[in-house]
Amino acid sequence: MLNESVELVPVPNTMKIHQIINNVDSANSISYRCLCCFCEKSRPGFCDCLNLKSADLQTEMLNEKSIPSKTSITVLADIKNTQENRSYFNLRQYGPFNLKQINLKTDIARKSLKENSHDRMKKCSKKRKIKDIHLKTNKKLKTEEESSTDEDMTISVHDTSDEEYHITDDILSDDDYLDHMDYQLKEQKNVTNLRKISDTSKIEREKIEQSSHEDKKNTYTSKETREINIFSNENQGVVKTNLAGQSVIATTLQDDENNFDNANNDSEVTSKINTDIWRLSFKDTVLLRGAEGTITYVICIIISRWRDRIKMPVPDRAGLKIVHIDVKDIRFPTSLGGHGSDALHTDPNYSCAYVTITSENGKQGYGLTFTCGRGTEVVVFTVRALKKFILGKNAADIFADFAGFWRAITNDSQMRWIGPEKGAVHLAVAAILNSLWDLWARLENKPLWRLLVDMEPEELVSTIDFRYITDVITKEEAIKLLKSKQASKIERVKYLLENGYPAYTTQVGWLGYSDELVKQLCNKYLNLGFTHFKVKVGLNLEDDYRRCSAVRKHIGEDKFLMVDANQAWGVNEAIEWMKKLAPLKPMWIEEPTSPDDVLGHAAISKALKPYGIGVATGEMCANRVMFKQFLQSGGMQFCQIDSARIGGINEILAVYLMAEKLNVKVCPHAGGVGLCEMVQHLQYWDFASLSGTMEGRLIEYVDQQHEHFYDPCVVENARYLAPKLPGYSTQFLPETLQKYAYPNGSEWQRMFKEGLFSPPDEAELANA
Ligand SMILES: C[C@H](O)[C@@H](O)[C@@H](O)[C@H](O)C(=O)O
Repeated sequence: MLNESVELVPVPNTMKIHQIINNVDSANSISYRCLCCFCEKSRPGFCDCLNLKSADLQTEMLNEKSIPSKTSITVLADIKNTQENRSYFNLRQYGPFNLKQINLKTDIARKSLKENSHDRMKKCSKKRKIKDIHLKTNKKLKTEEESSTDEDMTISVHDTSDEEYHITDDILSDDDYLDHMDYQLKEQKNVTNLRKISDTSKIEREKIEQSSHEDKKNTYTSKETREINIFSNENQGVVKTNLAGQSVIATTLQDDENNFDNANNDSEVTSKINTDIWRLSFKDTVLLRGAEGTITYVICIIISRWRDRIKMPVPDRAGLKIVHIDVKDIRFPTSLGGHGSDALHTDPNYSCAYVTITSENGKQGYGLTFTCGRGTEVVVFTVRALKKFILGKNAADIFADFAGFWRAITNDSQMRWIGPEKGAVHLAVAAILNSLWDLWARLENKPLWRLLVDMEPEELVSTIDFRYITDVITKEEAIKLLKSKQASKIERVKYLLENGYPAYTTQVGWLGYSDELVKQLCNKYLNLGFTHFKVKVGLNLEDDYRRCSAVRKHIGEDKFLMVDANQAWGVNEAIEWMKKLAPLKPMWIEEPTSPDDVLGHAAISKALKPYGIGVATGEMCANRVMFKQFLQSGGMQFCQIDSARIGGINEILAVYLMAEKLNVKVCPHAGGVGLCEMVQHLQYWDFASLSGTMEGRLIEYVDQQHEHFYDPCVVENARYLAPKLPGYSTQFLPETLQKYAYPNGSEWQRMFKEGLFSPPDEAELANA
């Protein structure tokens, strides 16, 4: 009697073994190199396809004695799955042996997958080149009589990048799963006809409802139940496995294989098929003892079902429960020197709400949101109010469903009244989200931009909540945009590492600076290699003209001048004012009017277009919906996302994607505390993964507060150099916290004492 081992591994398209080129026996394994084709012909057996590729297979045996001879290996033709572009690879082995491990190694180019894939398949995040699939069971598989009933199995999949993925529960714990699980496998001879038809689920579930209490308890503890029907030459069976992975039971079908209605009840079936009940650690694996006289191992691994519900490459959950959130009010006395001053923010003290999250195993993530001094305490309070959404959650779970988490923290039924998605509450969300992304990148040991770049388009997009923006961009379109740049991504990463990313300076023209200082700074930044210079305007036209003329004179005609009014004007006033400054050839006017006036910006853009002046805005744009309107209406020609105002990277990615689709350049806002540190990561990602170009794009640079960070941005020769340390570059040095925590930091205490600042008020003292 033959003992058979069949490994069934879905591959993206039909793969047929044409020929075993060679096989190599070692002490306890046999490797095969086979020639396979991937043609579309669905009939089983060989074809005349000339496009053969090689695949490596390896079978490991537990004990030497049982190694079958070379001739006893037969590789069966494969059968194409007609329902979805998925097919199966069958390896049958004859001869008694104890199965320890089966490895399937294939290095199949998944070209055909790309070309032919079914829509659903397209949604799958991991169209991986599968290299290894390991199935391990501690159990020495024995004869039928000796078999035991509870064994754990583990399955891991390696792709060609040598990443390892474990097939785990979470990819299955989704309603979509059943809908997408249809597959069918037929094999000509003895063993199998393996089928899963989701339509039968309902019927089967009803049967389950009717079956005995004990059966229900043992077998169908979770509400989602999957059935895998197995037909052997002598018996037909149904294997049911619940999603909690507790048990699998085999039953037979006596009738026509398609007639699931006629499935017998469990007890009849079990006696007929002699099946065991297995405990499975992974639900998409069924190990079934088959018909009498044979031992049939059916292992079904649903790799192509990495699915809609993305199997995010998230870190292991162990120890990642978030057990602590700390938030601090950090302020720097920048107003003393007029640094950062503009038409409306005349005396900013560059500040931030600084969040530190700590997980059970002591890992930390740091995030912040930029503020201008007073009011930081409000954001700090708001972070505290949002703690409940994150404390006690496992960070890995958050990353695995980041969009879901984002929706939860931004849309609490009560909290949303003080937003929604705007103001202090959204600033607080940004600080928390930034700390989570920082933690994730640290756990992956990558700078954040690399974490983003390395994500598959589906994974990246899965972090975004597309509510309210699908009229401009859908998830599918976003994936398509990213995919169109996938192939050349690595070259651009290399370019970034070698060349950095261009920067412009705002340092030369703060409104509070004297003409002399402006002149000195122009020289300084020219010597540092800068070609783009931004000057603050908006208080007095005459002054603006004088200062901008001076800057134009210092930098020369071949360099670029930008002006920034920080919302100083009404719409018509903005147009008139800018017409007066037009002879100085500013490249853009930034924030000419209220940050909420979408149509006003569109009118200004239209009026200034003939003068070659674009409109830039975004640093105070509240959320992706406002950005959507600015982008749609022609209200911004330069999109200035801010890394700490809208809801973290999740929402920022949505803005980048919309801007890309609507062909608007993103030049991020920076300068405020930690903003340069963060936006460099975003713009790096954009160049590598999305826009693929630097044309007309620049990152703002202001040389302030960098010395307080553990991983400060580095700008050399007017280019941001690639951040290299793990994380989002948002961690402060301990000394900074000790000095600038407001109001009790040593520097603040000193300044209060010296009368440089008035002491904190009641609200600010609440943070003390
Ligand atoms: C108050 C701040 O310094 C702002 O003036 C600043 O962020 C500015 O808008 C900029 O674009 O850098």
